[in-house]
Amino acid sequence: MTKLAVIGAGVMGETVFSGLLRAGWEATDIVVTARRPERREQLAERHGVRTAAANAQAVAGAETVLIAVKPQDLGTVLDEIAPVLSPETLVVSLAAGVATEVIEARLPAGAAVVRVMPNTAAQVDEGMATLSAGAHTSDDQVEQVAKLLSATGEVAIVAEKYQDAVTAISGSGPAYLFLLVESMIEGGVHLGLPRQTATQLAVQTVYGSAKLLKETGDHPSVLRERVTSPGGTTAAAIRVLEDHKLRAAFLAATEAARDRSRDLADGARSTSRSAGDR
Ligand SMILES: NC(=O)C1=CN([C@@H]2O[C@H](COP(=O)(O)OP(=O)(O)OC[C@H]3O[C@@H](n4cnc5c(N)ncnc54)[C@H](OP(=O)(O)O)[C@@H]3O)[C@@H](O)[C@H]2O)C=CC1
Ligand SMILES: O=C(O)[C@@H]1CCC=N1
Repeated sequence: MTKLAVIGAGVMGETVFSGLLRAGWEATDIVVTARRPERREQLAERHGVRTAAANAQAVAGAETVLIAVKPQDLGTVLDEIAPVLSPETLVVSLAAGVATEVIEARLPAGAAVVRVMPNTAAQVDEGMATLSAGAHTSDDQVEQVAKLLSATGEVAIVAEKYQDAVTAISGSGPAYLFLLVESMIEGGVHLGLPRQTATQLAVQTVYGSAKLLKETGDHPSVLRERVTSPGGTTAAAIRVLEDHKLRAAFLAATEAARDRSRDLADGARSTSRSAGDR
């Protein structure tokens, strides 16, 4: 029997199931769908998993279905799998913005749905994933998904009303940090450092600082104060960052991500069939 069917093996789908394989899952327990034959071949070769072109075929008889297509493609996928979904199958959606009630409305009545917001740090087993239960999901099923995702990093159960804000912080968050690292590297190059040296300095500084935050549990403002010698270099740099309204930029950016997450739900509501059609 298929323990897990992964629908849509792009960045996030592959990230999650490859984490499960590293954690000891058997490749034969997983079936992955991909539309393009070359992608199916690549996934089978890389991970040894079974692959399928047809979503309905992969879902039939699966214990858990993990849907990792873009929010805009979710409605089509739900319509494809709804007719073959067994009442025992647990549906896990990674789609940003799409509420469990929207997903439930396109599935057979009583379907158990869990909404998850993971992030790409799961590629190195240091992910942050939050999950929220739908209306027909038991505590045991929530625990089952939490256990599954804990193979890829930290897991938190959150009220669904927080998922759009979560998306703005931990879902999109890796990209903000990569942008920051890119900017630090460019800063170093601007000051005349060789690019390779600037990259090593920026990457290790971010890695070490993240470890310091996590291992000490100290508030970031405390750690920042320890770096900021009176009248020194850090104070000079932070003055410039404050002049350029770094904090305000982050507040505005996370609001924009939260709002975009809310908008993405529309794609899953408005494709071929609406809840009222059934
Ligand atoms: N990337 C990230 O950091 C995060 C993403 N997410 C969520 O994960 C989901 C996937 O995002 P991401 O991995 O970045 O996107 P990708 O575009 O990398 O992956 C989406 C995959 O879905 C496939 N697909 C689309 N339609 C179908 C279909 N009908 N049947 C089967 N497969 C299909 C695409 O195939 P094809 O290549 O043929 O188009 C593609 O491989 C989104 O809903 C996103 O909100 C959540 C948290 C973080
Ligand atoms: O950018 C996106 O829409 C997805 C969701 C969170 C991270 N990536």
